Amino acid sequence: MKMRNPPVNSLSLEFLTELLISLEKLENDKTFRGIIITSDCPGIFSAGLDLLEMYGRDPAHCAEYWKAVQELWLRVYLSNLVVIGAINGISPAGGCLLSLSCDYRVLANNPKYAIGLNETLLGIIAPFWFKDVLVNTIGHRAAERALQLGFLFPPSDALQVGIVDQVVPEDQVQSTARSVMAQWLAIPDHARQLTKNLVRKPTADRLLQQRDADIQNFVRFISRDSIQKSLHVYLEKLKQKKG
Ligand SMILES: CCCCCCCCC/C=C/C(=O)SCCNC(=O)CCNC(=O)[C@H](O)C(C)(C)COP(=O)(O)OP(=O)(O)OC[C@H]1O[C@@H](n2cnc3c(N)ncnc32)[C@H](O)[C@@H]1OP(=O)(O)O
Repeated sequence: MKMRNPPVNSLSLEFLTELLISLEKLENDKTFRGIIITSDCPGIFSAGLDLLEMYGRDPAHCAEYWKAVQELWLRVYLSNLVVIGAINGISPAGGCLLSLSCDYRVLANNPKYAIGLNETLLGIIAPFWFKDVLVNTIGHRAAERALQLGFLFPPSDALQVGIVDQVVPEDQVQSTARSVMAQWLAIPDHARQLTKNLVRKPTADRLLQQRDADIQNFVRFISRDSIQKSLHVYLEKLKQKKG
């Protein structure tokens, strides 16, 4: 699955919906047992959630958007398919969450391809389920530092902390992902799927038990003047960097 939403593969509502539909189709087609998620945007795996879906929008829109974000996460995180991330670009925040939701992550060895939950740098916070997935992956102490400081790990650090499973030369990301897939597909599906569920369900359940409250929290938080201001400053920074 090659993500293509130029220029930066930001997860807009429309793009999230497209990803969801594609995933659903693949899940329902029993000839598919696994997917490799990668990017078609040079140098960028995904810039994360689309900031324009949360900046200057009314509460109803924010609620609809957040529901789609939850939906995609649940679908990828609990997928019966083997999901491998072939991470061929930078993946901050929501891009990192998508990577973390794969069963295995292969990152291209390019110092620009940093990965992490950098929400605090934007003046916002990673929701509890983003945090849970990071804690599950790199452990409590490393997550505590990474989340508060908004670390974006370059490949060598990413491998060391365990936020990715493998770092390989850029031209070997896809072939490595394919050989990892072969290894995972050698396991009987039912045993692997039940085991995946056993490991991941408690984390997913924490959100499933309070999806509506989580949406309301998000809408309340993102609608605050101070948060809208932070987003404005961040978006301006992105623009200035360009000019
Ligand atoms: C209680 C509950 C609590 C809940 C609390 C709330 C929880 C929210 C959780 C949030 C999760 C997130 O994912 S927040 C998103 C985090 N993402 C980021 O910080 C990435 C920001 N982007 C970048 O750093 C860079 O754009 C990067 C990806 C490296 C690419 O750099 P480049 O130089 O190639 O490209 P740029 O010129 O910067 O970007 C090209 C254009 O894309 C836009 N763009 C870039 N990233 C964008 C993005 N994420 N959303 C929208 N638009 C984006 C830029 O503004 C430009 O727009 P034009 O100028 O118009 O062309």
